[in-house]
Amino acid sequence: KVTSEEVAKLVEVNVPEPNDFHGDFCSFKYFPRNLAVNGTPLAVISMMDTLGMIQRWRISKETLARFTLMVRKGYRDPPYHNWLHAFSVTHFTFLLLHNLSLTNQGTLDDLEAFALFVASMCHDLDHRGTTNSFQVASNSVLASLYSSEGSVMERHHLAQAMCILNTEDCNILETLSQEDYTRCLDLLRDIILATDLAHHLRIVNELREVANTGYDKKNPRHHQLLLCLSMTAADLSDQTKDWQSSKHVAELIYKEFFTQGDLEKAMGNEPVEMMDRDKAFIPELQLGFLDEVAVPVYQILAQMFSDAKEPYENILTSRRKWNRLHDIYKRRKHNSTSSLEIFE
Ligand SMILES: COc1ccc(Cl)c(-c2nnc3c(C)nc4ccc(C(=O)NCC(C)C)cc4n23)c1
Ligand SMILES: [Mg+2]
Ligand SMILES: [Zn+2]
Repeated sequence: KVTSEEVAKLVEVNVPEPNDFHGDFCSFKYFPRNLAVNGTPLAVISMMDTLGMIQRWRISKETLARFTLMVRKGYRDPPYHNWLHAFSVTHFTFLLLHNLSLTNQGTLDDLEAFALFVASMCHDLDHRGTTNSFQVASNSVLASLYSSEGSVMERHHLAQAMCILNTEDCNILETLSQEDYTRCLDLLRDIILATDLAHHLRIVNELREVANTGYDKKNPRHHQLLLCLSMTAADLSDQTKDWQSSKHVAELIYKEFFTQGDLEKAMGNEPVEMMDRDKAFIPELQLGFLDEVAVPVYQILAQMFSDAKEPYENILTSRRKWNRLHDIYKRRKHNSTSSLEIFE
C-alpha cells in the first residue's frame, strides 16, 4: 500500500530540524494543522529524531519511513478523525516530551516516551467518524468484535496499529530487546485504550490526587496515569491553540457529529442532542465539554508541570470566547437557520 518511491523519497532527504518547518514549531502556540499535509511524514521523522528516539531504539530510517507512510494511509477521511488529527496529536506529544523534558528527569522512562509517541500516531487508526455507541446501535462489525469488552473503536485502533507493526519492513520495534518489545506492546495497548474518554472520566479523580500530592517518579502507577493524561491532553490539544484555529476544529467535530446524527435519523433512531443538527446549540455544548472534560485536563497538567501553563491559559481564553458566542447566540433567539451558523 506504500510504494517504494514514496519510501525512497522520505529516506533520501536529510532529516530537517523542527524549526525548518516553522519558527514556532517547538512552541505550544504552534498550530500543526497549518503544516502542508505532504510535509507531515517528514515532520514526524524530524520530531522522533529530535527526541533521540531513532538513535535510542536503533530504528532504520527505511523502516521508520515505511511505518509512518503506512500509518498515514491507515486513516480515512472524515471531517475530523483523519490523519491531520493524528499528526496534530503527535505534535502535542512531541511538545510535552520536548518542552517539559519528561525523559531526562526520569519523569517518564525512554520506553514509555517512545510508546507514547507511537501511540499518538496510531491512536485513531481507521476511524469512521462515528462513536462507540454508534457501533453498538448500528450493529457494526467492530461492535460484534469488541462490544463485550467496551472501548470498541479504541480496540480497533489498537488492532490496526498491531497490523501495521506486523507488516513486512514496517516494524519499528524489531530492534528492541524481547523484554522491551513485550513491554512496548503492553504500553501501546494501555495508552491507546486510554484514549476512550470514558476511561479518562474514570481516572480523572486519581489524576487530581496525583497533582495535589505531587508526582512520584518512583511510583509506576504515577507513570501510567501521566501517560494517560498526556494522551488525553494531546487528543484535545486543538482547543489549546488560538481562538480562530480552535473554533475551526470545533466546526470539523460538529460536522462529523451531525453526519452521525443524520445517519441515526435515517436508521430511525433519535440522536443525542450533541449530534442533532436541528437541536444542538454549539456554544452551550462546547462550554459543557470545556468545563466538564477539557479545561480540567490542562489545569491538572499545569499543576504537575509549571512549563505546561501556556496550553491551560489558552484554553481558558477559548472558553471565554465560547461564553461570548453563547450570549450572542442565546438559544438561537435569532431563529438562525443552522446550528453551524455560529461558525460563519
Ligand atoms: C478523547 O476522545 C475524544 C473522542 C472524540 C472526540 Cl470528538 C473528542 C473531542 N476532541 N475535541 C473535542 C471537542 C472540541 N468537543 C467535544 C465535544 C464532545 C465530545 C464527546 O465525545 N462527548 C461525549 C461525552 C461522553 C464526553 C468530544 C469532543 N471533542 C475526544
Ligand atoms: Mg479516539
Ligand atoms: Zn483522537
